Amino acid sequence: MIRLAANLSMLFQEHAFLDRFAAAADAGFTGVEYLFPYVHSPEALRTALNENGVEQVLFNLPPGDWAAGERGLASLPGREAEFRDAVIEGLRYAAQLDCSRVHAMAGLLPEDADARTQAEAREAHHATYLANLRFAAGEAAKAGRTLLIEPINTRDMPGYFLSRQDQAVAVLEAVGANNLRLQFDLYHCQIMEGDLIRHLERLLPHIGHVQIAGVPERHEPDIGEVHYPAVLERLAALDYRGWVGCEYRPAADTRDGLGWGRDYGLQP
Ligand SMILES: O=C(O)[C@@H](O)C(=O)CO
Ligand SMILES: [Mg+2]
Repeated sequence: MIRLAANLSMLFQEHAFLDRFAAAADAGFTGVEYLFPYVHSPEALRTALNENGVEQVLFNLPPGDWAAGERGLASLPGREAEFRDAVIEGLRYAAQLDCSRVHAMAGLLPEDADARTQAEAREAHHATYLANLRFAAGEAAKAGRTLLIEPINTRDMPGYFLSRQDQAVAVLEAVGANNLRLQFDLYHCQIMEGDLIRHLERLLPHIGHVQIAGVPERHEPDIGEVHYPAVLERLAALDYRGWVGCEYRPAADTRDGLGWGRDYGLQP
């Protein structure tokens, strides 16, 4: 069975953030996710979840200075103390929101380096990433949470350290923590690698969360080059039990664009 979560950072932007929970529930979503909760108190978010009967399924750890262009801390050499604080803060919210999954964004490689310096930077980021993820997975395990890593396409996020599925699997295997899993975003995978159904089949044992969007515009799943009915049918046949996050930018009004989700319980 496909369980859809509304990504409230992208969907229902017709409403103020705390009103998006009601809009999502009204449209038939039973779960919600978003990028970052931190400008709101956990109490206000908890109330929005309770009042609307929806489950918090995912959010991201603090990513560093997002407004200044930072995209996560997990692989950044020299920022380990900040990363540890981010883990503690993220897990504090996860406890209050009863959220099973948190995503640790990897961060960006340095710009403008020559090939040799770039290779050295990559090595340093990799070592930092493994050490930080070991720490974070340990803390998440104590709190009963799953930690996720997500390959992101480098067209949307140039320089992002984690961009391919095989790189993510190598990291998961190197860290070797049961509660460290893959956030498999089919939009990013289609842009970088394609072959979505074979990727799903191969990666299933590692997957802790799935996200979808149309490609290439990141609009509704029924707009663009990916035939999502076939992909979601395969995902259900594989007996995937997790959530599918709807992480797309609606082409127009969110509710008007939900027709693609009728077969999965949504009400346009
Ligand atoms: O795919 C994405 O963009 C998100 O899932 C995310 O966490 C980082 O922006
Ligand atoms: Mg995503």
